[in-house]
Amino acid sequence: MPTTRICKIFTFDAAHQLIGHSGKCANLHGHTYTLEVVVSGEPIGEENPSDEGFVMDFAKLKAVVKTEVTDILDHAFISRGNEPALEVLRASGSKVAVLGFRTTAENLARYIVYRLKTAGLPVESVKLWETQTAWAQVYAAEVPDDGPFYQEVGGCDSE
Ligand SMILES: Nc1nc2c(c(=O)[nH]1)N=C([C@H](O)[C@H](O)COP(=O)(O)OP(=O)(O)OP(=O)(O)O)CN2
Ligand SMILES: [Zn+2]
Repeated sequence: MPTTRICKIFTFDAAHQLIGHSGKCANLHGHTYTLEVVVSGEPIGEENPSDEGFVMDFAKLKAVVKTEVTDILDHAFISRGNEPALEVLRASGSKVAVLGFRTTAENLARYIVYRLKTAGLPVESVKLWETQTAWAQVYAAEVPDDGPFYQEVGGCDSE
């Protein structure tokens, strides 16, 4: 049976701020992110009549993404940890996800694929749409087992 890829698409809303960015993304703003999760494998055979012909039940895929990604990021302020608004939001009981890295589409895609891979999902890649015209894609095989590298210092965040 040939390797087959399946994909399920999710959306979540989050706010962020790219401290130090030279453009408009230095402002606190939000996105409705679209997340495409691609899982690959061989379709299951007759030994499992419930899942026969599935690479993976879409419902199971959805449950993992909910636990590992959307429950954490949806309607949260996704934070590197250095934003002035962080403490005010925390103090007011607003949902925050302090991620420790600059919340670019690239870094978020790496974070998401690593979490899904670590949770045991046979994820091949994720594509994260930050806007309707901009996305970042990361392949799980290219993320080290000990975790992805994020740009912790330098670039536009240098202060
Ligand atoms: N390589 C990256 N560039 C930018 C990122 C990023 O994560 N990676 N992020 C931003 C901003 O957060 C924001 O996404 C603005 O992006 P942009 O595509 O410029 O948004 P627009 O609303 O202007 O999109 P249009 O579809 O062109 O109107 C900036 N850059
Ligand atoms: Zn943004």
